[in-house]
This record gives sequence, structure tokens and C-alpha cells, in this order.
Amino acid sequence: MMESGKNFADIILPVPIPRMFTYKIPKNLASEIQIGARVIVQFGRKKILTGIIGKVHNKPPQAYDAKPILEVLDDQPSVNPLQIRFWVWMASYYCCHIGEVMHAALPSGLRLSSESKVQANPNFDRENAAYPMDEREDKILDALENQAELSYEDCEKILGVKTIHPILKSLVAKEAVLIFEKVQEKYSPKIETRVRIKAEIASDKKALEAVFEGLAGKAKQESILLKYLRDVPVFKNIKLNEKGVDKATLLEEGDSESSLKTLIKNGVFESFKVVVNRIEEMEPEKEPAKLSDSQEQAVAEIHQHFEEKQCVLLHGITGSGKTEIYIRLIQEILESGSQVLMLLPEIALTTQIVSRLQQVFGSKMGVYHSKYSDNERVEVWNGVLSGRFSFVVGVRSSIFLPFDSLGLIIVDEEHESSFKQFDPAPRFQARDSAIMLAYFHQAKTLLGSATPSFESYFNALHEKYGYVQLHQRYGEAQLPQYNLANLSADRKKNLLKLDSTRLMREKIQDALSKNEQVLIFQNRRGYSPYIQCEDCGWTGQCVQCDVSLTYHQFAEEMRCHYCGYKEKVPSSCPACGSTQLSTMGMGTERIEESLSMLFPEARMGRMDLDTTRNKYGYQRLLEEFGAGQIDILVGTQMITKGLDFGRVTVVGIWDGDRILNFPDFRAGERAYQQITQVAGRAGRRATQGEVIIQTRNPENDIFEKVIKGDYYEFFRQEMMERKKFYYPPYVKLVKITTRHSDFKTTEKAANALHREMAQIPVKKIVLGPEKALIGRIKNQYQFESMIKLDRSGTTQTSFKERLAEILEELQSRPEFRSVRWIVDVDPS
Ligand SMILES: Nc1ncnc2c1ncn2[C@@H]1O[C@H](COP(=O)(O)OP(=O)(O)OP(=O)(O)O)[C@@H](O)[C@H]1O
Ligand SMILES: [Zn+2]
Repeated sequence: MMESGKNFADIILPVPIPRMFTYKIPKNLASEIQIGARVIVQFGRKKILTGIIGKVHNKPPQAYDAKPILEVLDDQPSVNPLQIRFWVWMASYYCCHIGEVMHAALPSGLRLSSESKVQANPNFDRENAAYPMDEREDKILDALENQAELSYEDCEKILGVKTIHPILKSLVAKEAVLIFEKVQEKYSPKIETRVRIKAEIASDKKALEAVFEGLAGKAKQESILLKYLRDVPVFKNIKLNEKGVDKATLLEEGDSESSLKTLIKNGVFESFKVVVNRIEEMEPEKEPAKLSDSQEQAVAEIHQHFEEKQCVLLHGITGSGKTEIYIRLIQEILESGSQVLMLLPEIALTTQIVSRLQQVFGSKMGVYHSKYSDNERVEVWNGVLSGRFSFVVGVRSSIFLPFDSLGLIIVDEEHESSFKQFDPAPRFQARDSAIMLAYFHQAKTLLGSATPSFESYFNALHEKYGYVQLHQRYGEAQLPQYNLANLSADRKKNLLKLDSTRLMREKIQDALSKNEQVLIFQNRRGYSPYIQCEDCGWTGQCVQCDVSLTYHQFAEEMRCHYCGYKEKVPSSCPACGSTQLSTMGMGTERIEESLSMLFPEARMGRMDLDTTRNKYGYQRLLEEFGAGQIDILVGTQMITKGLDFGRVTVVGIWDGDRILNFPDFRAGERAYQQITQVAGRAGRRATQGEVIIQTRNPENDIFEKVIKGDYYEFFRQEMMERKKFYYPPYVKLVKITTRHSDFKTTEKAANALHREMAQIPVKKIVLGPEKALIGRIKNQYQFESMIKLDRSGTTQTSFKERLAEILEELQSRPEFRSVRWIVDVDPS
């Protein structure tokens, strides 16, 4: 209930309006106004919308006259105040509208529609109505007999008046109509038809015997009855009969439906319907593992750091057993009565780690996956609300679930760039947002990785985060042995076969002959093509930035994605003079073909976007691999994420150079992480694994650092570069894309924005605008500006506030009305 005296409310309106507007709180609704409740309001002259109360206050808006709130829909708020606080923060940090955050936050089964509708109340009996209707009310009810639903506009037309709300309100009060949102209807509970023996028969042995006698010679019906009694032993426990059995399950072994119908008709069975959970109930089946000494030690250190710090980074090498540490911490928090959220990158979620957690936590644990149907997502949402799930493991959007008392958030594989949402807004980083969310809940955050992001590692070194290390693999397992296979050298000696080096072939052969398994990794990222000299391995580098140039086929140019520097593709290699320049970019499919020619006996599998498109594709491949039905698995990034298979002894990195040549200031960091993660899949049990990296640059520094496992030294060197060239974490990046269908307008708008931004009086560097790497998408031209903001004080907030004003002003100029500006804070 509201404190008295507050007579205005800010209402979050849905997409496409996505903003907060202030409305008046009418006296008669004052007692129902609660933050997070859904309300009906009028927007503009015509539109009737459902919004959510974001804030209550007593400041009338300056620019317009506040309209009254028309209706409060919820007794219980749909969204809790912590969620609203989180939305507000996210909208301001990531420079988007709060309605866009709301749109991302609510599963579409719960989403607010942009238009509310009127429908007949199914419980209303018009013939025997308790209250009389006036003429206009009758007109609406007449219309609803022919039409399932009416918009507010329809009602206006029917009645020929402008203010229809009082009429609808009266109809609602008389329980004749319902006001609803169309999309909300999307969620439908799952209904199961079950059957059971009629109670009077089930509880009476004699009666049941009589039934059997009556069925003599009717084999089909008898068979159904026998199966029922096998599945539901009512003699042992009469209570079991009440729940009965799912009809489909009972008939699963091929019994006939018509025989069952006869049994129902003759009063032996009865059928009934129940609402069931889509997400299956599961009992825990395993105790958590006993922690090793170093794991116990790590847990103790994490506890210690949490005394003082809100966030701890767990830096544990691949195979060190971080999962078991998470399990211990999750248990502790759940026992204390708080909730836990564990975030995983998209693809890691369907795999081993989830089933491992499920074995321990059973159905206390909810899983929130992007491949879930909308209904399933609503069930997880409701499960969190009802307390059914006190622990959720999920993808980045699970930070929006309606938690009210989080105690801990774990972000596993925290370095993963897929925690960042690219499109649409909010373009949030789930790891960073999780830390903020935890702060609002007064909860702790644990970030875990074998290869921490430089941002997190930086924060740990500066003691902003606690830092805990695990240096050893669990049990007997050792880190794998690295081998660099020189592509150029093999080429000269004619040893290259179908792009494979001799060393690669030997190691694979070795593993196959010992009945061990092989993983071959090819980087998906390399799809942005680059030019490389086949003889010396030269690639074009930007003269102003520390990144490699991307090949633009259309213009026959190599360009820098960051500063816009460009040059023509040379006709011969500037380093060695060779004319063997080729475009790099080779897919997994071709590798699979090559390997099956080289190893015709081996059973091959391929895991990439193509082979995992459907819901179970990924799962199935992993199961086959786990069961030893695949000898060599070729894959992209997907095979790197937390896989734990005991028989993998050889990991091959097909094109090591491609990992290095990503046009990004994070190229080095990414390369280090990626190689270490892929390599980490090898030799996770007793046998030591081998990693083979094919490259034309065996002397590249990154390989040396990875092989030594010297993360700190690598980090230190990269940081010097980043400091010198103003890159994160020394500055904050904001990227702004300007889009329009006309080239000139796009350029003009981008330049106008640039001039305005340059004026903002904060410490910053504004780069661009540059034509984007992909100059045109869906017939929209795009230009990009990059802003590097000083990290100190209020620089960021001042900049973002002013930016919002600038964009608003630009948008209001007639020439730029249809230009789109996309702001990406902390782009990755
Ligand atoms: N205390 C323990 N008792 C028994 N087995 C353990 C224990 N800790 C870890 N293991 C086993 O060791 C293997 C590696 O552990 P886990 O997968 O948790 O490593 P990780 O640190 O997550 O590695 P990565 O970063 O490579 O994913 C797993 O097979 C796991 O079951
Ligand atoms: Zn450059």
C-alpha cells in the first residue's frame, strides 16, 4: 500500500513505446497502487496500454498534463521492486529505454501487449445477470457475442463516443467482461488426461474380482486392467489409485484406446484431467563429491574473501574441479534459505554440467534455456515466484527471473563473450549485470574460469575482487603436452596432406590405435576473412592499431575495423615477396572430409551450427561421443565449453593462426583463452593429453605463453599495450552505430552526432565515424563511432546523460527522423 500524499506514478510502457510516463493516481485507486503492479493507461489520444508501475512520487510532469491511471490489474505485483531497480539501472547503464529492458525481462508468455482488449467474461450469464445493463453496455455485449475480442478502438466505433472507459469499467464491475492482454493468453498450462479405477471398485477386493470375472474372454480390456494394476499397485496402497496414471502411458504398449473407452463406459475406469508441470520432477540421486584438500582450501578462501568483498574470482585451471566447489557453495546458500543463480554460456547449458547439478539438487533446481519453449520459460518464472525453484541455472536472460532473496550468483566461464547480448537492446553483459544484481540483493558473486577475462583479472589484481586459485587438476590428471606443428615447413617438404601436418596425422593415428578419442577444433570467428602469405605467414596489420586487417572482397581492400585505416591488397607478400597470397577461411565441413579421407576407418562427427540446429542435436552428438561411438569429433567453439570426456587424449587445433588474426584489441586475450580452453579438454583422467597446434608462426609469442601457462605474464604485456593505446580496462568503450537506407543521410547523421559528442565536456576520445565493417545490412547503411571514456568519477554518467539528450534532439530533426542510432556500451 502507498504512503499517502504521493499522487503520481511513473508507468513503464511496453515496446514500441518503451518509456516511462507519469500518470495521476486517482483517489479511488490509491490503495491499490503498488510498485510492480500492472495498470491500464491511455497513451496519446487513442491507445490503451498495459504498463507496470515503476515509481510513485508527487512531482507532476512538466512537459504534459498527466492523465489518470484507468485500472489496476494486479492485487499482487507481477514484478518485484528489486527487479524494477535492476531494470532502471540497466536502462541507464546500457543507454536504452526501460521498456526495452522490460521486454527482454518478461518471457513473452507474460509480456505486456501494446494493446489491451476486451472479451466476454466466460462466467457471466447474460440471461440471469445480477445487475441491469444500460443501452450502451448492451451494445458492447451484443458485439462480443459475434466477436471474441474487441479493442478499445472497436468499442469507440460501436458506441460512437470518445470516452468509453467508464462504460467498460462498469461492465468489468458487473463481471460481464474481462480486460486482458492478448499475448498473455499465450501461456497455457499443460493438461494431462489421466485414468484411474473408480474408487468404489478399487477399495473393494470383491468388486474388483467381479470385474475380472466379467472380463473373461475380453482379452483386450483385461490386458489394460492388468497393466494398470502393475503400474499402480492399488492393493499395496489404495492411495496410489487417486493419482491414477497418464492415459498415454497406459496405452503406450499398444493397447487399444477403444477398449479403454469401453471400460470407462462400463464404470470400471474413470478419466480425469490434471494440470501438470512441463518441467519434470526429479529426485536428487547423488551425494556431492568429497572435496579434495585443495578444493577445500579454495572454498575456505572464497568464504574468507566474501567477508570483505562482494565479488570473488575463482581462477582454476581446466579440469581442476570448479563444479564441485560451486556445488558446495550452492548447498550452503540454499540451506541458509537464500536463492542461488548460476549463469552459464548458452551452449554449455545442455551438457554434462547440468546433469551433474541435477543429480545433486533434483527438482529444487530450475533450468532456464534459450531453446525452451515459451511455456516452459513461464513455468520456470512461476517456479521462482512460488519457491519451487530456489536455485536456477540458466543463460544470460535468467538474470531477469523474479528472485527476491538471492544469496549468491555464480558466473561460470565468466570470460565467455557470449554473455554479451548484441541485439536487440538492452545490449547487456550478463556477467557485469549479475554483479549489479547481486549488489541490489546484498548477495555475493563468484566468477569462475580457467582463463579469466582481463577485466575480471584486472579487478582481482587491484583487490576490487577477491582472488582464489586452483593450480592442480583433480586427481591424477595432468595438464596436456603442447606441440606446435609448422605448416610452412611441412609445405616446403611436401609433407602437407589435405591441410594436415605430419605431426597432426601421427598423433591422431596414435590415439586411434589405442582406442582413444580425438577432438579437432576450428575457430568459427575466422569467418571475417583475412589475407595471408602461404609461405611466410604474413598477414596485414594496421599501422595505427595493434590489430590485423580484415579483407573486404568487394573493394579488394584490407581494412582496420577500429580506426578505419585501409590499404589495397598487395600483389605480392610485403615480407617475403612470395605471390602465394590467399584468403583464409576454412570451415569444419572441409576438415571433416579431409580427415575421413586420411583416416577412413575412423568414425567421424561434426559439431557446428549446422549440425546442432535442432533442440537435441548438440545433446545427441555429445552422447554419442561420450558413449565412444565417435572417434574424431570436429567442431567449432561448441566443443570447448566445459566438456569433460575421459577418453579424449588428443586435441588438434586446425588453424592456430586463425585464432590469432581476429581484428580486435582483444585478439590476444581471446587467443590465449581459446587455445587454453580447447587444450583443456585433453587428458582429463589418468593419461596425459596431447595438443597439436598447426601454425605458420610457431614462434608467435602467444603460443609460448600458453604453453608455459603463464597467464600473469601474458596479461602484464597485453595490459601495457592497452594502457598505451587506450583500451579497456583503462577506458570504457561505447560504440554507436548510425543506420539508414540512404548512404548520404547515414553519413550526414553520423557526422552530426560526431560533432555533438565532441562537445560533451568530459575526458574522452571520439573515433570515427567510419563506414562499418559490414557496410550495409538489410539495405541499411551503417557508420560506426567509437568513444573511449575516462574511467574516473562521473565521466560515464555525464556522457551517457548528455548522449541521450543529443540523440533525442537529432531524432527530432526532420531530415534524421528515420535514422536509427544503436548504442552499445562495453561492446565485445
Ligand atoms: N572432489 C571430487 N571428487 C571426485 N571427482 C571430482 C572432484 N572434483 C572434480 N572431479 C572430477 O574431475 C573432473 C574435472 O572437474 P570439472 O569438470 O569440475 O573441472 P572444471 O574446473 O570445471 O574444468 P573446466 O574449466 O575445464 O571446465 C570431472 O570429471 C569431475 O567429476
Ligand atoms: Zn587501425
